[in-house]
Amino acid sequence: MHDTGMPPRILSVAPPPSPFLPMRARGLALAPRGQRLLGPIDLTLRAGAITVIMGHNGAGKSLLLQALHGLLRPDAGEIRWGDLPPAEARRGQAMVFQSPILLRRTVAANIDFALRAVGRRDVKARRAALLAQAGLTARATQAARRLSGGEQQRLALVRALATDPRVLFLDEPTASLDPAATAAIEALVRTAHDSGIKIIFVTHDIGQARRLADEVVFLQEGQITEHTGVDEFFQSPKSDAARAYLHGRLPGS
Ligand SMILES: Nc1ncnc2c1ncn2[C@@H]1O[C@H](COP(=O)(O)OP(=O)(O)OP(=O)(O)O)[C@@H](O)[C@H]1O
Repeated sequence: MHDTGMPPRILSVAPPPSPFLPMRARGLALAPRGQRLLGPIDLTLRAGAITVIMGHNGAGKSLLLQALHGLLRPDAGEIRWGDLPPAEARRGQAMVFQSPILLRRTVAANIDFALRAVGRRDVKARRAALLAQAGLTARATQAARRLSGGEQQRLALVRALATDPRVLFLDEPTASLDPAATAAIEALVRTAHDSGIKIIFVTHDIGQARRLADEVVFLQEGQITEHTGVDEFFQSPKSDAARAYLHGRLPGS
């Protein structure tokens, strides 16, 4: 475990205060049936920085993301989002997965469902804004599952934003998308960040990490081996595992 309290790369604009941040995980561990998969992890994430979690296949990135989001209950340790009670913190978070999970309904209905879930009254106006943001206005009445992969992911992302999250998790959101579709997702993520949403994402796309992230959390065998600014990570990775990862080698090789 390393460097739990580091500041993010110097940002040109001070981040707005958020009741959700900093996020502090202490002694976090996942060990189903006694098999240690993650941790112990100490990690502090602050407002303002876009955080990318990287590491070899099987390093524990998805597990960490799901634990931070509250989808997996830790076997040890605790996670605190600011000073918020866990249930309140959870309500302010949303997650987008590699394979979009969409309702068997129209594009518009998928967004409406999320808006109603958080009690929005201005459903029509907000839906129109989100569809426009995703470039899906002309597809509003189509079946969501008939959209292309890139369109589905844009829909999944704006549907997550429909819940007005303060923290947005993304697990390899562009893993199966072409460069143009990837750029569209990255633009949406950047806009979300600029509106004050904390972004925490997992990717194997090194270019994407460089384009989007301010800081890198690098995992190896369920442990954080580096937590550092993105430039520092890519220019001079400290751990053997990170060097191997960046050179396309398996850990330990
Ligand atoms: N419920 C589970 N029970 C047992 N092992 C699990 C469980 N979930 C995940 N694992 C194991 O934990 C390890 C970490 O899984 P995780 O999905 O977090 O990896 P990852 O870093 O996201 O990998 P990838 O880059 O391949 O997506 C893997 O070895 C995986 O097989």
